[in-house]
Amino acid sequence: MRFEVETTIPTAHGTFRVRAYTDLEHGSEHLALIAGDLRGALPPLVRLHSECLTGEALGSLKCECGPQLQAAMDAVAVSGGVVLYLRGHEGRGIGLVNKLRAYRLQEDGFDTLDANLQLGLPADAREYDGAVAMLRDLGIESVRLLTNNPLKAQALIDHGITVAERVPLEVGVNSVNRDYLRTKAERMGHLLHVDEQDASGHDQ
Ligand SMILES: Nc1nc2c(ncn2[C@@H]2O[C@H](COP(=O)(O)OP(=O)(O)OP(=O)(O)O)[C@@H](O)[C@H]2O)c(=O)[nH]1
Ligand SMILES: [Zn+2]
Repeated sequence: MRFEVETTIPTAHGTFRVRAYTDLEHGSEHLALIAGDLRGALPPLVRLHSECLTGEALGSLKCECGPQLQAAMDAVAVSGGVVLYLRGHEGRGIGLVNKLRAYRLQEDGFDTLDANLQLGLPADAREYDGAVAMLRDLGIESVRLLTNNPLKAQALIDHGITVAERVPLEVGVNSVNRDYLRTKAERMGHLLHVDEQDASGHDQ
């Protein structure tokens, strides 16, 4: 992982120090969005955010990635920490076109997991060694991790990063993605309370 440049970007969520990195093995360009003090009393809030063009740029309601990114940026701006925006993670690592192929199969009734398998692709192909390298570059050895996915926490632990706390990021439930989120909870081990949120993503 090669550090390339650092600059500042003001956003609707706050002003972030932005550091760009190139993954020399895979060619992906990743960003670290940093706010506040990374060496405070508590481990920094950290979000490992997997790129999702459809959810973030297009406002797709099929997943909850857009609201999750916004909520993570809000939380990091308030409490201090880092959002790692991970390219190459699109479609849980199978890429944008394959994700759309999976969406096409989902129109025929396959769920999010079986659609990947039907394509002959892994359910989740993401790797986290690049994210770990970025955390280490930032001097972060212990995190409060914003995620509903225990496998992400485990991936950091496996790489020697301390996960001091898992902070839930349950936002963005709507009538379109409710079954998708239910599948993530029931078949992929995500810690989600789908039926306790209304369509606006708020607890009832
Ligand atoms: N293959 C595939 N990828 C999807 C689908 N829906 C969303 N994604 C991708 O899933 C990735 C996000 O993973 P999620 O499973 O939503 O969540 P997570 O990152 O594992 O867990 P959280 O930290 O709780 O958000 C993004 O890269 C999306 O592009 C789908 O139906 N099929
Ligand atoms: Zn998404």
